[in-house]
Amino acid sequence: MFLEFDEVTLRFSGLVALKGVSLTVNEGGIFAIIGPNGAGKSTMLNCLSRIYTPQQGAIRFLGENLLRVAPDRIKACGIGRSFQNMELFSKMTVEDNLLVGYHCALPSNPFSEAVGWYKARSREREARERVQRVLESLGIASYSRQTAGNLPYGIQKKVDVGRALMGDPRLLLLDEPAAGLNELETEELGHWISDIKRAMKTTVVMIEHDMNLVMSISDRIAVLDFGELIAVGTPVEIRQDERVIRAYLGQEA
Ligand SMILES: Nc1ncnc2c1ncn2[C@@H]1O[C@H](COP(=O)(O)OP(=O)(O)OP(=O)(O)O)[C@@H](O)[C@H]1O
Repeated sequence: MFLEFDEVTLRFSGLVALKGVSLTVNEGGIFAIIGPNGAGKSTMLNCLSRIYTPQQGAIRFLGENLLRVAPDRIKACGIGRSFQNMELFSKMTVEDNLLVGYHCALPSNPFSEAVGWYKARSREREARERVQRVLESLGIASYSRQTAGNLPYGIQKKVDVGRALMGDPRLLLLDEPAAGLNELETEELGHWISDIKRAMKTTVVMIEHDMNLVMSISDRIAVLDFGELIAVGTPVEIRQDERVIRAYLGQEA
């Protein structure tokens, strides 16, 4: 099994943010998590990236219980994450922002650190080549030497995703990637998320409020309502699900 939530419950004092959520995600697709405000979507993503620890249940990624993995080992496990409020190093170049992502993903090993100059140089070259590949795959290679903080918002979002891709993740978590983008930028975003899936063979789990985007690119969708998983299915199944229409999509109809 690629990724599995098994009866995950998380409480914040009296509030149950996730109520025994169980679901599976297959490798190779785009899996969206949707639901009204406060439904528990970010909490799910934060459990996956080990920012929060549920009180009950297990989250298995490639057979390993992630809840036993230290938060700083998540990247090394093959999970990359973008953030809704991007935390780019605004005064650094795009290239250097991605290099930071790469070095964070490398397993630290005191022996290899000590091998010295030659290894360090070849690692550096390897890292810069990877930066170029990732930037090209996102269509932003021409911004490589520019200062991140000066770039348009849509490009900064791509830089943030590029950073998450530097560790060559098998699972990429996207937190509201379309937030703050206009209609055209959102459409373009849909194309490149699909490209990432194809070209980099990365499975994508994303939280998103933009229903057009969710319905057009997702292979499967999970719907949360008040911390409860109320439906999982293909976009066609989700559109027709009575509980979903009542809880969420109905609000927009
Ligand atoms: N750190 C926290 N401490 C206390 N309560 C929290 C915390 N984080 C989230 N919550 C609460 O847990 C519930 C689920 O929140 P969560 O952010 O996961 O929802 P969401 O579906 O991502 O909402 P949105 O779409 O508005 O981002 C909400 O009632 C929220 O107020």
